[in-house]
Amino acid sequence: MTSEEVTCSPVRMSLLDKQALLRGSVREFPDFPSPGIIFRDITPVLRDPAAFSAAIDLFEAYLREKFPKIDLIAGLDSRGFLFGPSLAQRFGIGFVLIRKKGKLPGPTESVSYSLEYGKAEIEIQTDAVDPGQKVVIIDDLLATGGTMSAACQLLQRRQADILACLVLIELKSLKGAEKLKPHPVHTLLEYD
Ligand SMILES: O=P(O)(O)OC[C@H]1O[C@H](OP(=O)(O)OP(=O)(O)O)[C@H](O)[C@@H]1O
Ligand SMILES: Nc1ncnc2[nH]cnc12
Repeated sequence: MTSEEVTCSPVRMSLLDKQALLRGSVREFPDFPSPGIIFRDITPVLRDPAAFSAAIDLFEAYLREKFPKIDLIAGLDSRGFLFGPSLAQRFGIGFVLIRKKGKLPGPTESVSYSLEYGKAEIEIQTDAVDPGQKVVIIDDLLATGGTMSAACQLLQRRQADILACLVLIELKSLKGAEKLKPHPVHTLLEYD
């Protein structure tokens, strides 16, 4: 097997084939949820087990190559929850939730932020992450970077060591990755 291949998927496909499969599974909806926004819909990825496995395989391949040790995967509400637990299982590690405000019980810490189409506030339970833990953050999509940047702030307040920010989709023209520096962003599919 070459380094271009990974073993986890039932079918042996190159990483490029997996990326192509994934790209073919993302739909676009112009003017949703408001005029001028092209909504990138990942629901077909979830409907197709091969596409879903391809996404998890691609994230896993990146993390295995870059990081010898990861303690936790943190997922962003709500679509980060769809991919994070499967990825965490591949590494035998835990998954923690970063949720929209008002959804988590017990002591929490929160940060507000701006979205491509609105404003929001996210929070984490204060005991979700221990100081020094090596955390990877995951979401479906990076647009302005407001959500991911707020998640980084939350995790930094809990003194986590943020290894990387993972997204299926990056909307390059919105320059979200610049907002996240110096944290590395790993993206499976880029769009303008
Ligand atoms: O980079 P940003 O400009 O912050 O935008 C990206 C965020 O926006 C979307 O979530 P949304 O807030 O729409 O919530 P949802 O996942 O609950 O639909 C998306 O899933 C990301 O979390
Ligand atoms: N264009 C977009 N498509 C899907 N989810 C998004 N979240 C923020 N912008 C988005």
